[in-house]
Amino acid sequence: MEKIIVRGGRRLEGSVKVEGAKNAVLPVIAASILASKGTSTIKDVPTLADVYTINEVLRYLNIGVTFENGQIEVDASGALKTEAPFEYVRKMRASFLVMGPLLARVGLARIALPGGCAIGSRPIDQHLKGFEAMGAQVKIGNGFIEASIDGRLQGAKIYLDFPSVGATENIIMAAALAEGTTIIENVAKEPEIVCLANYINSMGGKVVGAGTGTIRIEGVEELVGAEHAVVPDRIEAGTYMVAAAITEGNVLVEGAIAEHLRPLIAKMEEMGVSITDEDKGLRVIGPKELKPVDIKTMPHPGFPTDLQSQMMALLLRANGSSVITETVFENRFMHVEEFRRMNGDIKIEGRSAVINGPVSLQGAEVAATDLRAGAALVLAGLVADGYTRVTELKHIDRGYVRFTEKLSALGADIERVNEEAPSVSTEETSQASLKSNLA
Ligand SMILES: CC(=O)N[C@H]1[C@@H](OP(=O)(O)OP(=O)(O)OC[C@H]2O[C@@H](n3ccc(=O)[nH]c3=O)[C@H](O)[C@@H]2O)O[C@H](CO)[C@@H](O)[C@@H]1O
Ligand SMILES: C=C(OP(=O)(O)O)C(=O)O
Repeated sequence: MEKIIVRGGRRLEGSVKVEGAKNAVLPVIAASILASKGTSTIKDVPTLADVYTINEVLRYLNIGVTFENGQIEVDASGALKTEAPFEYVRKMRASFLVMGPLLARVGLARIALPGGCAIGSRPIDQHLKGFEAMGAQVKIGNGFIEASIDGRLQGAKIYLDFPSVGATENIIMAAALAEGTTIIENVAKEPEIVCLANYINSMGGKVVGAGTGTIRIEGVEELVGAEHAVVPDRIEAGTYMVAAAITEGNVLVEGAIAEHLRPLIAKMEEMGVSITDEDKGLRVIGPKELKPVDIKTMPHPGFPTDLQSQMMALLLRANGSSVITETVFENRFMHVEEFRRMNGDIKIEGRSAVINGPVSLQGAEVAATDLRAGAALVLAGLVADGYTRVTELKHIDRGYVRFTEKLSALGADIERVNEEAPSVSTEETSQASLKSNLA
């Protein structure tokens, strides 16, 4: 079984480079389906399992895709297939993002129902409401969702019940080739939405208002492949910022954009972490003592749910009690049980977790329950006494490029191994004393 083994106690120093954002590149690749002419070149693409999965979905749809040296070339000019089977959608929910572009281009899309996952039930009703408002007929049966329309989708006024990231993206893509104007209200304002809108506009689309609460799309008859660079990954950046802070380190997170990370910066500064905006990125210096803070996850520009578990690791080291309230997903506290194995003192009360710090974290065998939880367990391992072994790495591979290599280059004692035998002896665990190593 593959594991990440991390021995706590090293202060992280140096610089680490942020990749292109997973959550931006997936909708951008899906949007490349919209171009019936020319090829698209997508740059700064991270080498992630999810990127390979969406590329496979496109190839299944009869689209030419090559991926080399961080660059994807897409040729979607041929006749497209219209179905994305369960084997792809099961691996990655974002496969559902091909529905909007397929429906807009071909008038038909049949995608396997995404279903629930570890962090919550994740319905897609808001995506479907948007397609229906544009005139599509939506049918659900035999594990598939089929959306169809005779002729072109029609521009419409759509109000989202919740600013869903995926629904905003799917509806923008569908509206890009619709007849007339679509106005979507109460949309997601994430930087990844802006990235998608910029790409569609460079293909000849007319999307305005991305990054605000209302987006207006004038549908065009045709889009043409274009070149586009993906925005840096604010969640990966945030993960390394927490790594620096938790180890009392001094790390330059190259490529991190302060504007995209305001909610994290604000909370980390409240905790006593020093963060400076330098030419190349954000420098993070961890203090000797961290103050407790309360956090509530919210749609952007609120605190991102994708950084909630990493901050929980940091709050375990804070001097006092903190409360994290998760409002975006109903079941995103799976990592709490794993932190408890590491001596974490956390109580769950409904949608809130009360974190009582500071605790002396102890190395243990733990399992990643989702990709961010996996990263958070590694972060906790960086300051735990002894060896932490993190399993279920398939989750981490969905969101982090060369995670162990990057942390190791910053000075972490970390490796990825294929280990069969059960391990972690008490002797081994006591080898590393956090205090002596950080002294
Ligand atoms: C590939 C990608 O970009 N993934 C991100 C995206 O996921 P995703 O796009 O799936 O997240 P959404 O913003 O859609 O979901 C947020 C909440 O809205 C609910 N909802 C969503 C759609 C819908 O039709 N009905 C509905 O009720 C979901 O169940 C969830 O509780 O945004 C999330 C919230 O920032 C992030 O955690 C994910 O990392
Ligand atoms: C939940 C996440 O991704 P996805 O929506 O792809 O599951 C994430 O990136 O933390």
